[in-house]
Amino acid sequence: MTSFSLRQTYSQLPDHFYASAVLTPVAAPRLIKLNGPLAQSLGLDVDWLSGPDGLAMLSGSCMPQGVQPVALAYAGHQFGHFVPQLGDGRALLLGDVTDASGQVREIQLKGSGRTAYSRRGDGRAALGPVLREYVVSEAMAALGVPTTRALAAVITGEQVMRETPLPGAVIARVASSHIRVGTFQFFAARQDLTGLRALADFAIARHYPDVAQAPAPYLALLERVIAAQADLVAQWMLKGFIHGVMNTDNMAISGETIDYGPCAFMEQYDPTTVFSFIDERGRYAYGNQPSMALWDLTRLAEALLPLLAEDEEQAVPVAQDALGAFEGRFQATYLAGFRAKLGLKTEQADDTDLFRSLLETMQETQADFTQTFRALSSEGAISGENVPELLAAFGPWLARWRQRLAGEEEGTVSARVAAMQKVNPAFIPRNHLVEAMIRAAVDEGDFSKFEALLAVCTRPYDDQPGKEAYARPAQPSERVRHTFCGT
Ligand SMILES: Nc1ncnc2c1ncn2[C@@H]1O[C@H](COP(=O)(O)OP(=O)(O)OP(=O)(O)O)[C@@H](O)[C@H]1O
Ligand SMILES: [Mg+2]
Repeated sequence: MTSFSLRQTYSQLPDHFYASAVLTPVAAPRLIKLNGPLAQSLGLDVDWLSGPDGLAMLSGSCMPQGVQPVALAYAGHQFGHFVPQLGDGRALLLGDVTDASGQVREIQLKGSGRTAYSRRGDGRAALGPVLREYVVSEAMAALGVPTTRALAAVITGEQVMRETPLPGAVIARVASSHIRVGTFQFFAARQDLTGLRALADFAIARHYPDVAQAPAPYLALLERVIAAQADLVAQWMLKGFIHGVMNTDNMAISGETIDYGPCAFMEQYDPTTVFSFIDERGRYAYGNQPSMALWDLTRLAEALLPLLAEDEEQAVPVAQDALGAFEGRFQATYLAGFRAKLGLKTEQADDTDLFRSLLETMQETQADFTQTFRALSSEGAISGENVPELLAAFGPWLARWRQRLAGEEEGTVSARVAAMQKVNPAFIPRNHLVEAMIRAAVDEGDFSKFEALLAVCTRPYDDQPGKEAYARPAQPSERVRHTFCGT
């Protein structure tokens, strides 16, 4: 038998940072999917992982020697309200490895049973949300957006009770760490300065090692997280992604997207779009994401205050200064990304107006966000000959855009098409397809839709002849929010 072991770097932190796991074996675990290429890039033994011992580990039932899982303590603001004690109530950090590129990557199970932080929860996850997290996080990775990755999905053979009984499942995911804004809030709320400093040192060493040498490393840490999150949210906005639950316990210090709960991609362009019934008031709507990210980062800055200066009076303006950089950083990344989406290589004073005018036209005509940009990335749209029908309503705007393109240095239409198609996906995991995939798996035990959707969405920038149905927006009757979700 091949042996399997992982480091457990996080447990070198003091005891109160985590709780050791008590395992709860499941009845009849079955592997739904193992991400072979990801496993290989982590140096993991694919054969062992897909065998009985691997399955026992991936379902949280039994750990091989050398794997000592822990649940992490954290706190967090949920929908604006502070909860001082959250933590991994249904997640277990198995350990970490160094991947082929030299980056430390942690492996965590979600849905593997109760922990010291479960509160009233059952520690479990339903199959639907596990499949959603698998497909959407892998699609995000393929789109080039920083994210946790999906390593494996396992069905437990047990039911979990939600609104109705649902099949239970566990996802194994990979992240460069699972430290959240809420992890810092946990120690700040307890005025545990030693813990706070140890966590900050750990986060610096793991994610931003170069700032250890900065004159003010903790300020530099805050600045780097602010920049990473500004860039991340700009990427979400450029791809039409709605996270759905941007609480401080769902914002990773690494700048990776984490917690694919009520997430979805926007179809018709409308900044007020939300998908989740838990967010009726639209706090985390598409268009609110930049300001909600800044809100969460402000909570991080508050938590870090004791590390920024001798006393709070001195620390507050320092933190405010750092937070002040968010807007400029977000705008710079967003506008650069928007230029790339429109095939523009140069900057011009009225670019922002050009972009706003496109978005307004999209909103007025209820255009599909992804399809519009993909259509703009075609020969016909760029040259003005054989313009895709989808762009019929964009006449005056198209003329303005083409004039702007003409003013740029020479470049062939085909080079522009190629460059634009590398940033404007043809395929994103549309919510109606995700919902249909979940229904097939849950109602009929049919995972073929899961496999098919995953295959298409992990090649988002390629034209895939025969897969046109996956690029089609929902019909009005198919426009569902998260109807079939559990958690
Ligand atoms: N079924 C459950 N049993 C126990 N705790 C739960 C359960 N569902 C959620 N929680 C806990 O409630 C808090 C908020 O949950 P949230 O939905 O943001 O996170 P999550 O989806 O469980 O996981 P993550 O953020 O790690 O992706 C977390 O502390 C989480 O561990
Ligand atoms: Mg969460």
